[in-house]
Amino acid sequence: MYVLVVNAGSSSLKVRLLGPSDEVVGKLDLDSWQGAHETEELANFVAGLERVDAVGHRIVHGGTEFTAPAVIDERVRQAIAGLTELAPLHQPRGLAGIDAVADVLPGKPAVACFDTAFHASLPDAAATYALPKTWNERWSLRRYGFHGLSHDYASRRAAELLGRQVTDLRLVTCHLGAGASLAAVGEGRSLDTTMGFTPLAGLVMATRTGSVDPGLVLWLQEHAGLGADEVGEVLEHESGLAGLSGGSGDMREVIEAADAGNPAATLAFDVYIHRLRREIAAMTAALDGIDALVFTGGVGEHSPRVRAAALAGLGYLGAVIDEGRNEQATADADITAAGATVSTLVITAREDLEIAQHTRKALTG
Ligand SMILES: Nc1ncnc2c1ncn2[C@@H]1O[C@H](COP(=O)(O)OP(=O)(O)O)[C@@H](O)[C@H]1O
Ligand SMILES: CC(=O)OP(=O)(O)O
Ligand SMILES: [Mg+2]
Repeated sequence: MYVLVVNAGSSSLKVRLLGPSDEVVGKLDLDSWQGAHETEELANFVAGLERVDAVGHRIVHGGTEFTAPAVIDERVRQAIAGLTELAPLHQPRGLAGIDAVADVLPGKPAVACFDTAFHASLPDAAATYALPKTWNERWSLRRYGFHGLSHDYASRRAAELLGRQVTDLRLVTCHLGAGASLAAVGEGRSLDTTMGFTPLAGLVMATRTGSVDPGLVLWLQEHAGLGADEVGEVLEHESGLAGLSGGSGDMREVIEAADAGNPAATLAFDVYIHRLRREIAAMTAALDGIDALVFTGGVGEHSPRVRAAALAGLGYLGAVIDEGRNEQATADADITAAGATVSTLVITAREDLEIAQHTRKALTG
């Protein structure tokens, strides 16, 4: 089965055509996805493909309904659209992808694979906000978690590289892309994660704040005279690395500016690392320890600086990396130092593989 995979992220659109043995036979990468022009590029790319048997879409929010991949029909499409206000940055792009491909390949079976599904296993204690019970129930307020396709793949791939069963491992997977989150994976299931009700929570990201004091958000509206729209816009698009450095949210540029002596960029890097290190340690508490730490996503795969800085304060956990292996790593790679009791791995994010496999399974039973 030839599966066309559409992954619409916050900073990029990644399209892959995977053949019957999961080999990549077609590829389109767009660095940004603003609207009609990119949708047209996607449509042109799809129209040029010789053979597509099925389509798999990454959909960021599955709400309480979608805890497994779903074959897309009109009802499923409507339900996905209904979750837009929970992921306003992502959900419209997922829908645009569904519609653009359906226009070119009408009637082609398509499957939605959800970022939230892997985290449906979160224990109640980890998933629940300490809000009034009635609110939690009325609006389905809970920690949903995201990047599940990546965390799920990375944890199974880590087990494979270590020659172990994933069910025997305590893993912290770090998905560090433009959006970033961690997962605590125990017995192959997600037991905790840094993102929450929306993909705004947790780590410092390219343009997102990650977690801030909710009192600060209220204060900005009650005392600084800012509207909810404006606050939302800034927390999503003008914060994180970009907001702190005063420049781009691209980690490469932040590091370059920091190395050139720019104090704002240096602080941005330091805040990013402080939060990352703290949250890695927090994930180990949900696992009662750690056997392996996994870096994936654009930053996780390609930035030895970020990995070394994050690990610098985590030696007490038993995680120590080999400097040379870290510098030279091309994923998938083991960068563990000799004698360390915790393994550290660098793994290429393969949401495309995960989606293709889910798509085949959903369509063939
Ligand atoms: N060599 C590198 N060093 C540091 N950061 C990198 C490097 N290459 C890519 N990145 C970062 O990876 C991010 C994109 O990650 P990716 O996982 O592809 O994004 P997305 O979240 O859109 O899927 C960019 O913000 C960029 O800063
Ligand atoms: C959920 C999320 O943040 O996705 P991305 O990293 O693609 O923006
Ligand atoms: Mg991504």
